[in-house]
Amino acid sequence: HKIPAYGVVVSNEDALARELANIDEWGGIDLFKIAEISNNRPLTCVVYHLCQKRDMFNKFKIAQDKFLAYLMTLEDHYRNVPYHNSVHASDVAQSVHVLLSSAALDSVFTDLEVLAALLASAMHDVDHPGLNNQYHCNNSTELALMYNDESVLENHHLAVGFKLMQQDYCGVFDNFTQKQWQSLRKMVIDMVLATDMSKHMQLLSNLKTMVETKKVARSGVLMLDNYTDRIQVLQNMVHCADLSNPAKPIEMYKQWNERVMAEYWMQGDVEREAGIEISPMCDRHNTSVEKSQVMFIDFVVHPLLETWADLVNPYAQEIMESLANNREYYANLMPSSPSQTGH
Ligand SMILES: COc1ccc(-c2ccn(C[C@@H](O)CN3CCOCC3)n2)cc1OC1CCCC1
Ligand SMILES: [Zn+2]
Repeated sequence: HKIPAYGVVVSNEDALARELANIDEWGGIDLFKIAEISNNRPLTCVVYHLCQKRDMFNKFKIAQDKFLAYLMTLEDHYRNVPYHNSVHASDVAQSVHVLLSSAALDSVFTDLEVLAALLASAMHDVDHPGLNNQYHCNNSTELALMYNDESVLENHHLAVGFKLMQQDYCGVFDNFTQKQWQSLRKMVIDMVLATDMSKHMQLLSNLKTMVETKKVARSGVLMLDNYTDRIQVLQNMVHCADLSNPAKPIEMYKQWNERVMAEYWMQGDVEREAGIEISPMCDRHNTSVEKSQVMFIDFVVHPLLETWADLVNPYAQEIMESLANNREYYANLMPSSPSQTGH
């Protein structure tokens, strides 16, 4: 049976082709529109398209129908929560694709490392329940008990993502050598575990050290000659993509913000109902949305993306400009910000 051009059967293939046209650009595609056109299969169609563009099926002799079956099953296991759903995963995958294409990283990573980064992005939040690690640990939920309070959600996403791959009708990497499979699996595990925010400061500090000591070839590309350095760059790349909403075009950033607040406030509602302490920014009756975003940018996103920009300098200036503009947008909306006319 013939595989559809973009992996998923859509009513309007031309519209999907148009939406995917700028997939190589930062903020170049609208994942919300792609979700609509693809009958809510943005992850399947974006990751399938990226793997086609990067010729992954030929490079690794991957059966396209099996890969599609895996992507569809993976996407089916994302929950219908406001933020941590498959639209976010498709956004992280496309963002990683753009970061990987930075001129400073030209031909730096092997095809297996690139495939691992795309797979890690695709599975990094699968089956996310819309309740964060803090909630699971505070309440000793089934997941927290399973993973002993250590990177609870991140471990769960990996376990689900790989279990689905083992199911016999997927067998997507049957043509991999044992060595290739073990290397791919280790890199995906290392990247997804690094998306845990409790690892953020360590990851950022490693990236800063790498920037200070970076070796650049005459061609201007980074020289990474051991697994520790290579996986550190890949981990930071996925982590940057995961936190990249504030550096995207403002109309998309605003939608991501609405979604993440809806998810945080649903968690706060659960905590309030249960009579337990409401987690930070999860109280819908007591959160300044704009101020929270300005602080998120100033204390988390800007320090990380600025260091990434130093690493691949000068190839991330557009990302930094977008972030600066968006920071001003929310700073000007903050209550009692100087720009507001006094009443
Ligand atoms: C557009 O706004 C946001 C966009 C993203 C985020 C955000 C925070 C942490 N992360 C990363 C985790 O989701 C890492 N996950 C966990 C589960 O396991 C996998 C890896 N993402 C927060 C955002 O806003 C918050 C609400 C006001 C300020 C902060
Ligand atoms: Zn994520």
